[in-house]
Amino acid sequence: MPPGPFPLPLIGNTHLLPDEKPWIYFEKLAKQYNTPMITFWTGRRPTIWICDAWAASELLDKRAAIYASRPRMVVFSELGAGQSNLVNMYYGDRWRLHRKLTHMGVGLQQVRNYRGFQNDESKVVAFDLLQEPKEYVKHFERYATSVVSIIGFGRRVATFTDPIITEVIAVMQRAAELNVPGKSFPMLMESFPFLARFPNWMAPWKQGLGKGQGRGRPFFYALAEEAATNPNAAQSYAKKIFDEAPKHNLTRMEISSLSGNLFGAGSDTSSSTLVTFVLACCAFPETLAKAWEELDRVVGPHRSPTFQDESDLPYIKAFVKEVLRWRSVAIIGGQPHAPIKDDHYKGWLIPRNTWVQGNVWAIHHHEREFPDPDRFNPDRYIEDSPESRPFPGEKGYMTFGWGRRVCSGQGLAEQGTFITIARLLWGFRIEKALDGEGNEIPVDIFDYTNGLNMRPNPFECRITPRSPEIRAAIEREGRQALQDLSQYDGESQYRMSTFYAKENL
Ligand code: HEM
Repeated sequence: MPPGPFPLPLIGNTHLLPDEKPWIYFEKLAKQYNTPMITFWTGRRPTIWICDAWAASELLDKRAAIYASRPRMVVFSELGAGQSNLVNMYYGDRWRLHRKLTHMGVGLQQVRNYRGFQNDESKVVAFDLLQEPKEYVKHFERYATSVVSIIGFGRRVATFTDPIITEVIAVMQRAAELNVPGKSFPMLMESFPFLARFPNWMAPWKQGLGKGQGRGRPFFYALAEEAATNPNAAQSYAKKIFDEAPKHNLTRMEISSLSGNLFGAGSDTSSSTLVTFVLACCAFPETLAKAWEELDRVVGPHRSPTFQDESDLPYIKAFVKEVLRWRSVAIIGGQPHAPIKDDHYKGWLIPRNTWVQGNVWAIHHHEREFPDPDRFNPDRYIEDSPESRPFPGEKGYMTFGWGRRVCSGQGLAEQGTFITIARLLWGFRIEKALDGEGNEIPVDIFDYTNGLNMRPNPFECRITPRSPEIRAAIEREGRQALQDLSQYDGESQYRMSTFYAKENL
């Protein structure tokens, strides 16, 4: 197997894990061993951490048919939704079915149809930022949640105080902590899986995991059923799933996972990417002049950018790619892949069912592909620029994973990230906040959360419209968008918190 620290009996290398951000530690190990990938033992279980784009592409993309499964995951999967959720599923017919059903909702063909309301929701973000710029994180969360809620349940999320946002995002951020290797509980159960078998009442280390088969699940079933049976609700993915359910004997847990995944996979990720965008603008203001020059030339001040402008905005496209690379939200590439049979690479054995994790942090920070990697520099993605370097694949980043397990929502996320970043760059000056004496308050480009989906820790900034004409255009478009979106107005009777109390879960 690839090199790595010598494993001790029973505990393997678990004791070496840092308290936070192990992806940075694994990157260091790969450099130390001068290898594209390392083996690190969590208890008696090895994980191969791929820290190099070319190795990741060779194994996870080119040999996709082999690396198409997920390994056994005790904490994230077995104490959560288990094999009823696509994200955790072993490769096979059920996974294929779930992937197909997910594509009925967010496949590439489908997501083009969502551009209208996605664009409108992004206009509402710009409008909201005029009124409450300090609440930018909440506006992004509302936007991302509303887009997936319209797709899933035919109902928009109109305010950021809607509990669906606060509750669901909190649950998802907690879930995202559950696959970051760690030497404290609950992650220590991954090193010692027998500890997960104790009943919850005598196992405080389980921290409630495993109760109710995955927090959030019955709740999403209730939401989906409500949307599917409401004759007044717009067409929605939940309706489609309920139509399909009898044909495939879908269980309640499966229905819940299919519809809940839109929120689970699509709200925290998309909004965190936009928070990273704001951080990049504050920390690297020198990149903004080129963006404004292009937007002023192609779009002008009287309307905001549209999807049709995309091909005329190469710098903005490069800017978006750099946001996706610089601080990729799914920093360890989501859940691990597992080979369905033994494989060999550069003379190393990669045994069947091994955890294989793409270390996106290391891949996107490799000096060979991205010189001075912590500098936010869209020029890396400008064709023929001296700053650009070869990288496997067309996109130039591995933010959405690989091969057959590549993110199902990639098309939706990419188009939404493009239109929102383009609009906010066009509309606003996004700058560091000022202190009482008028001095800029520095931002820390390394101050990120520790989850498998990471985002910057809270920071202040200033967001102001670039000109009175632009302000007027944002107001006009925002009001129109709200009117057009009113067809999706609606209420849900469910709240996650009260739902659990009532159902005694
Ligand atoms: C910026 C936004 C997003 C990022 C960075 C992201 C990233 C990822 C990554 C890295 C994976 C794991 C891929 C792998 O195992 O190789 C993944 C899986 C997945 N994503 Fe996303 N995602 C985003 C948004 C979305 C959205 C909007 C949806 C759906 C509405 C979605 C649905 C899924 C699903 C269902 C999977 C599991 C696929 C499988 O295991 O077969 N994601 N995502």
